Amino acid sequence: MHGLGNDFIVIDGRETDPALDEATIRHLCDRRFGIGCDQLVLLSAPTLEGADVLVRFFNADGSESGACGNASRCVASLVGNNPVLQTRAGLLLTSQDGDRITVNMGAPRTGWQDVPLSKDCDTLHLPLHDAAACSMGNPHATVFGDVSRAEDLGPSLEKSPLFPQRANIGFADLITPGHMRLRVWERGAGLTLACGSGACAAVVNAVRRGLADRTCLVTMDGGDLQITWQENGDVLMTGPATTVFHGKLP
Ligand SMILES: N[C@@H](CCC[C@H](N)C(=O)O)C(=O)O
Repeated sequence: MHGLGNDFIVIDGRETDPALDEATIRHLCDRRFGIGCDQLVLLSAPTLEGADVLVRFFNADGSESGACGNASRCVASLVGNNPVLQTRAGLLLTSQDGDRITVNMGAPRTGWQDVPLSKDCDTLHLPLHDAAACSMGNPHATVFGDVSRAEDLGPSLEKSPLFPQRANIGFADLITPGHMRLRVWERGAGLTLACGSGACAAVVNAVRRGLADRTCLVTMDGGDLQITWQENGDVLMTGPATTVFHGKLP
């Protein structure tokens, strides 16, 4: 499946519960020696009351992430009936209107320990390209002013000692307060065509900086997401989800 070209292998293990080790995940995600994707998503039977499916997200390098916005929309589309997703970032509510799927990604966390950063810093102005940082269940930093720097700065910023768990690095340009251009260098996957949690983080960081409206259209290389940071603190992300093919793994 994919969400705006951010592509996934979604394994429905709700009945089979396959044991996937890190090497197997890396192999399946490999674009030349495996199937190929940015993230592998594993579905299992939920363990919390109120949840319909347990969802785990793994990057192409085998590392696990607490959140993935584009994959959450894909899982909602695959499971159907507006499922409640159990993730490491909490229970996520979903809804569907035609081919548009909305995921309530929960509230961002903006303390330096929440991101997390390795030392006490103002998360609105990091001593690293003046980026702003927050957690959307996974660590994000947004650099404002030049989307063309993603390939060149992304790899070193992802692994900066300021981010003890590494970080996803967004590069954002505000076209108007209601419209942002964004490219994201993702932790564990590199430059992707779109990043849902990155779009949420970039809007949150832009609103905190006084640069954007609370509802903002985010245009990424793979297409657009509508992001709304509600007054109650939750962030809603709306966009498409596409199934490319179904298959069976031996
Ligand atoms: N593509 C995702 C984010 C995937 C996880 C990320 N690379 C991380 O390690 O936190 C999205 O759409 O949010």
